[in-house]
Amino acid sequence: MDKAQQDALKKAAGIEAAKIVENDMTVGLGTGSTVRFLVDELGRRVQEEGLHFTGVTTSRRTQEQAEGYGIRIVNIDEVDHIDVTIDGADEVDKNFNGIKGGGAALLWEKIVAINSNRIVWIVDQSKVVDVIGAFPLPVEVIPFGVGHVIKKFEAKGYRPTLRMDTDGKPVRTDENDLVVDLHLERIEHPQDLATDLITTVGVVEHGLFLNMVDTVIVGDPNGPCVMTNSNK
Ligand SMILES: O=C[C@H](O)[C@H](O)[C@H](O)COP(=O)(O)O
Repeated sequence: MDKAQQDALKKAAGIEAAKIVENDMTVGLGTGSTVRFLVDELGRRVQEEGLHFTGVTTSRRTQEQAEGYGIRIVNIDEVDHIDVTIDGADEVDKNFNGIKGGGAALLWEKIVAINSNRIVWIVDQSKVVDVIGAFPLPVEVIPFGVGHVIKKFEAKGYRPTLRMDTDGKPVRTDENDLVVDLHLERIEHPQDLATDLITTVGVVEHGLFLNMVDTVIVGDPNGPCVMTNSNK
């Protein structure tokens, strides 16, 4: 699948997910290239159909895009609930375990997700996998002592790399933290790994989102299809 085909599938999933949003809802807006299509469609509905809802964003990037369309964005602490959060993902398996954070937004994404009544992911078909882990697992780490955290990950065989930007500088998250990517190839026991990562001092959050998502809308050449999680 080339990039144009993949973008078409991402766009179709984003447009489908935008139908979930109704007037007066509070909506978590994720981050990434698939979510950009979602926000474009929500912006179109706001401007052409008079849709009105309140958004809580998972990154400054998404906030800027949404506000550019006149979507009302508030801080997460200004709302008492989030009706639905729509976000992208890097991989998801049949047990609804996923990897997120390819765009370094995992921490705010997880905070918004756990405070949402419903979580919807939008992905293209290439992201639905049998076993997660081919996509490098992002881990958000505070800068102080990051070298020691990396050494601990190396000793465990996690094959860590510090994420760099195109200028050769370390990527910084919206919280000014660093991202260490773990090149694991296959994650057979995601819950054990999640526990190990979150109990490592210096780690703020990791990109394993295990059995959190309710619905996955998958962009497929035959039209978007829906995977529903009945085990949550
Ligand atoms: O940090 C970024 C997020 O977790 C994204 O939602 C994820 O990386 C998917 O992004 P994209 O839609 O660009 O593939």
